[in-house]
Amino acid sequence: MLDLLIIGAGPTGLYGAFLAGLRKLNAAVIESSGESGGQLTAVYKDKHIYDIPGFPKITAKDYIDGQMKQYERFKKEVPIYYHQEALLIVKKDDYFVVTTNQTVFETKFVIIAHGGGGFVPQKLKLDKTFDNIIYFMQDLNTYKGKKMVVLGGGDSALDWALDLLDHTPDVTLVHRRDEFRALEATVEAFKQKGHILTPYIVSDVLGDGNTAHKIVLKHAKTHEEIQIDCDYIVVNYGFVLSKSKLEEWGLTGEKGLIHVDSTMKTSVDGIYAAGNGIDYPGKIKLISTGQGEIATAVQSITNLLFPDKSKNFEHSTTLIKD
Ligand SMILES: Cc1cc2nc3c(=O)[nH]c(=O)nc-3n(C[C@H](O)[C@H](O)[C@H](O)COP(=O)(O)OP(=O)(O)OC[C@H]3O[C@@H](n4cnc5c(N)ncnc54)[C@H](O)[C@@H]3O)c2cc1C
Repeated sequence: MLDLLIIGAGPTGLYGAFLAGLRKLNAAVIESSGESGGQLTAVYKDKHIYDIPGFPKITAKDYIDGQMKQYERFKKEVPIYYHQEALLIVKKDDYFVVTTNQTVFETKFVIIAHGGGGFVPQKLKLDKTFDNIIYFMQDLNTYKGKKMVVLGGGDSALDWALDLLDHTPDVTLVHRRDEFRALEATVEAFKQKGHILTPYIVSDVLGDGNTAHKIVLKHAKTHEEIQIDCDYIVVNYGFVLSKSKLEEWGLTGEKGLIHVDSTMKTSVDGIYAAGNGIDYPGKIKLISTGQGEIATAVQSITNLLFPDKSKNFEHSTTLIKD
């Protein structure tokens, strides 16, 4: 029987794993994908983050690598099991049975750090599928010298289009309106070297087999059609939240977000939550706030498991000797 099972290995869950190790809890983490890092790994690996305390500027990948290095000290005591999606959480007498797509865990406490339950990119509506229509860019070197078409008008679309210009001169940004939601400065920076087409709507994609070669665009006002050659089409129409498991897990919340109290306890005794998937008055969705929340959750659980120990709270400077 585990003391604690953490659901999700994003920046919140990973920090929770480290703290559970530090507090000597018999804990484990389950992660539905094959990698840790949550949104930082899945959505913006190569982007710089500027608001993590102690790091004036760091890429999302380097930050998660750092978190993994910090966690590794406790990897035997607090293993991370990948490709394990939490499906059901059922309360037995004084413990929980968490059923995943692969197995079953028994645990005294649960922390949900699932980032809101998974988000999926808004898809480009087409009758056919092509392998070179992509929704995430992992390694920008893949696009060196390629003809890139980026779809979208928000900050991420413009950021990606700008980042691509460091790897290829042939970047076309297509947006259905003349106005952009992205910052004006970013749009201006892109215009210096990139090509913008507005107001255009995608009317078709032409290709052989699974590879798209041309994108057909229709002018939103004149309806005139043009075709552009492409090696990759990068779609950035934003994300939609996949169905939250909030109700299935019997938790109180709203719009898929779990309500917690000041100890990060949910409406069910023994289940705590932290990170992007929770809500309370004043909640902001940042890496740093999620990590603060899981520190509170791990400590709240430690206090319940070991009431005597909690009277003498010890810092890492005391607990780690090497
Ligand atoms: C483009 C972009 C830029 C951003 N820039 C910044 C920034 O500059 N500064 C900042 O502070 N924040 C930034 N953020 C926000 C930041 O990424 C989030 O606040 C952070 O990722 C939240 O971490 P989390 O661990 O709570 O959730 P997530 O990162 O979403 O991680 C949740 C993890 O749980 C897993 N999971 C989900 N459901 C299950 C399940 N049922 N079973 C098992 N595992 C599950 C997921 O696969 C995922 O790995 C940005 C976000 C985006 C999209």
